[in-house]
Amino acid sequence: MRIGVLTGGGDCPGLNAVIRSVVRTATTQYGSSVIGFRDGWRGLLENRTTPLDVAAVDGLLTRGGTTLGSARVAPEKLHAGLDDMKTVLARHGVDVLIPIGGEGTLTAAHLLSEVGVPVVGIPKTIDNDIDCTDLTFGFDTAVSVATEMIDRLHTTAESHQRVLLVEVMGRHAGWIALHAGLAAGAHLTLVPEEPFDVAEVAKIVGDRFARGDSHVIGVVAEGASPLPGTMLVRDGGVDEYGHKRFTGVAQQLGEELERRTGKEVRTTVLGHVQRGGTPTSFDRVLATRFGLHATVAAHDGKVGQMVALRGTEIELVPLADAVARLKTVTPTRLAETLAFTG
Ligand SMILES: Nc1ncnc2c1ncn2[C@@H]1O[C@H](COP(=O)(O)OP(=O)(O)OP(=O)(O)O)[C@@H](O)[C@H]1O
Ligand SMILES: O=P(O)(O)OC[C@H]1O[C@](O)(CO)[C@@H](O)[C@@H]1O
Ligand SMILES: [Mg+2]
Repeated sequence: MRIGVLTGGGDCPGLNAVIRSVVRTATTQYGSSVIGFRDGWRGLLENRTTPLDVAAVDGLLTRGGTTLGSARVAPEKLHAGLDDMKTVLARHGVDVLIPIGGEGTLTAAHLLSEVGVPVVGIPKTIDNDIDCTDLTFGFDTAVSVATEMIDRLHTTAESHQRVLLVEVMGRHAGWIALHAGLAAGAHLTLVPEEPFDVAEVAKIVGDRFARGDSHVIGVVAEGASPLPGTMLVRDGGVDEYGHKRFTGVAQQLGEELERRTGKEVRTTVLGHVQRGGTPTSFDRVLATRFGLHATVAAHDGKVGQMVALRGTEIELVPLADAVARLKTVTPTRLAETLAFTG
């Protein structure tokens, strides 16, 4: 059998570990071959490939990013290029394609599957917002990085009796904010799923100082937004791929809090440090197991599926189900922060 692999969307710690796992499983367990398409769907559209054998994936278990490269392609181009992609796959004799990516990449994978391409998807994203899987790899690494950074902010905030707002990634889902906030003892956690009331946030800050606490740490997901009519956040429009351009909600909230509370506020935007570098051991294991099980599924003819973590087992779920909705933070999970808020 011949397997094609590509990585789409934003990079994520563990992508290389998946590539290694697919190649090693395919070659050593089945005697199959693997070909990589460069820069996500673009490589498949433009027929840019790289051979992948065991030597090529040596050392990839621990390396961050993706050696295949990743790129975003406007969805219209992808829709228009479905036949071209099928031609490229046929030219290389690819029997099953394994795309590794977030909800966009997996939506495109589902499209290909619908037009008859055998596909097994692998979910990746530091945001952990893919449905039907308990976790995605990359999330644990991002939370670990964010937690370490927030730990460090506690001491400097205490020294200056300041409010320190930390903006973490999380476009549609606040999983990183929720977990890093709990892990690092944040006093306030704001997520995209529940718009915040700026007056309430100012009260939490004021009350903490009023009762003699030395500082406030607030974790703000980049996709968090104020309740309509309570505070203005600059509109950045959308980029060429239809993604909303963020304008720094934490910085703007910080300015508003200074005005309302008279306290000094500093903002730290963690940004891409959450996505770079080596994966944690948890993510290396999850990525390796995803790659292994996707390759086994490909050889078993179980296509149109996505590998998923359910409890401690890796299972297969229909791609159609996985991309039907995003997995966002539930009110119940958010309510768990209440005992630690303020
Ligand atoms: N609705 C769609 N229809 C067809 N193709 C799509 C669709 N959405 C996304 N894609 C394709 O998948 C690519 C990757 O999607 P996207 O940029 O959203 O990354 P992702 O895989 O969701 O990862 P991330 O977590 O970084 O967003 C897009 O650039 C586009 O080519
Ligand atoms: O690297 P880019 O293209 O700016 O994308 C950033 C987005 O990708 C993610 O890191 C993963 O989906 C989001 O948290 C973030 O909004
Ligand atoms: Mg996406």
